[in-house]
Amino acid sequence: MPLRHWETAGNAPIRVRPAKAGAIYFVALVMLSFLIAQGWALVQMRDVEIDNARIATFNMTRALAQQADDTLRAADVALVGVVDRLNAEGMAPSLLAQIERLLKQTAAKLPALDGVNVYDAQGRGLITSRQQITSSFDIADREYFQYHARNNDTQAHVGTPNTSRVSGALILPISRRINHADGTFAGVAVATIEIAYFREFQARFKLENQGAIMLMTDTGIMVTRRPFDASLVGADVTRGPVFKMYRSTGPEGTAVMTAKVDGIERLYSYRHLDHYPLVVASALSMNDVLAAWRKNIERTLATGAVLLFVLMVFGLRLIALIGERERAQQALTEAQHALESVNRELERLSLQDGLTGLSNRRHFDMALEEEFKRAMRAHTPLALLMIDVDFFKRFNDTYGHPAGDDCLKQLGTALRLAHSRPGDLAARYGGEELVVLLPNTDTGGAAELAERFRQAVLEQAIPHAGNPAGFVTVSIGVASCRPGRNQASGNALIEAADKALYRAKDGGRNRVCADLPKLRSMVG
Ligand SMILES: Nc1nc2c(ncn2[C@@H]2O[C@H](COP(=O)(O)OP(=O)(O)OP(=O)(O)O)[C@@H](O)[C@H]2O)c(=O)[nH]1
Repeated sequence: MPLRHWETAGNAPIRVRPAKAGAIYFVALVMLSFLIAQGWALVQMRDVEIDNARIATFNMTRALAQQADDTLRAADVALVGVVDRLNAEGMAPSLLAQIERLLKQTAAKLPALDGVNVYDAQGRGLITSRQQITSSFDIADREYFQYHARNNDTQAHVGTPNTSRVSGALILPISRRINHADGTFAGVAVATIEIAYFREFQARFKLENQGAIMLMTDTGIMVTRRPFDASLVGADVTRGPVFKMYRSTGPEGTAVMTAKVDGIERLYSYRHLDHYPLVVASALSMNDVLAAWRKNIERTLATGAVLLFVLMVFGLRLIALIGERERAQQALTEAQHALESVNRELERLSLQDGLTGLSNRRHFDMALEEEFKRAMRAHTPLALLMIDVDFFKRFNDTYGHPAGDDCLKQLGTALRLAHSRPGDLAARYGGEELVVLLPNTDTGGAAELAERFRQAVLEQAIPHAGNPAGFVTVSIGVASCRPGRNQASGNALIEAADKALYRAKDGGRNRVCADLPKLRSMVG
């Protein structure tokens, strides 16, 4: 039965509930295991979150590229119409006026357009989709003008972004060369797209806190960027991570990189436009991508820490309980030993004669009954010595009662020394009478022991003025029997030994007498 309470040495009760503490410990352990499994799953989830972000930026980039491509294409279509007619029909003022009217109508339908202008071979303005052309309308120094003046190709050219001299808006020019009939340089038709148009479209996407969108030329010139910074329009970004990746990887790709502009680590997805020399990139910051995942990890870690703490507390409690249990068990064992020792001592005292240290009458009676039965079962002899101190009354009278007690003590010691077999039992039968019960001993053996004791008493030479021998002497009656099944007690043995003792007294004392006739009569 499990112990629940113990008393300590200081009587403070110790409440021990190891089963309850163990149960809580077990539950916490199971929860912690579950959390570890969840934590492992969360670690795997990091890659899933990044993959999802990769798909999101890929789709965003695709939409941005499509919009940019469509915007440029719409402007370019307007240019192609103008350039084809001028190439074919020359640049007569009447034709120019006609085309200008058409341009104004076309431009009105294209919200992205800042304007469409035609310049002559010197860079002077000829026609415009705007209200009117001004005298300062000269773009000979513009990069796209110089490009077309040098290169006789029929492709559209996307120039570097700049500030419009007419509207003051930030613009991206797309232009085409106009040739004379002989193929010589006749001028340039240019459509300018408001960079704000790209910014408005970029603003529609959800980028979280630190996301970014970029539009740049495939030669590494920034067109626009979200978050917008006007100083970056037209900036060289060839050393930036997106351009480098574009150069090394190809027309589209995805990678985690750190931006040169703001030092933030982002997941980038970029794409080259299908028809124009521009590159679009969109990016989500890794902080945003992994924010939810990190929150989950933190929550799991916090719960794990709490559970670990609970485990630790209950683990320590369990250890303390086990210690308490062991201490209590030890105290209990010690108390049991002490009790057993006290019981043994009490039992010894209850069976011992206080004066001589021999067994007392009670012990003798118990031993006689037991040995009698044992002898009956084993068919072995049982002998008894009945010892009486000669003239002891006179001894007391002469030397006093305390001296008589000392004398009895001495005789007790001598008697203990005289019998050597462990089964023998020497006892004080009453007054100055002593007995020795001798299992498995016949009359002859018992008489030998009796004589040895009588001699031992003589050798002690205890002075006894009232004894004719001058010293203390003893008379001993010896009897033995072989108990039969029909004899139930040892009383007959006592009587026989007592009679033999009387004969020893009658015979002159200081002698041993054996009750041989009685012995024979008791054999069953
Ligand atoms: N000192 C002392 N004396 C005891 C004790 N028990 C019995 N006696 C005395 O022993 C004496 C026994 O005397 P008796 O029975 O007359 O026998 P006796 O004087 O020994 O003479 P015999 O037996 O005939 O030799 C009595 O005086 C008892 O008082 C005891 O425990 N201590």
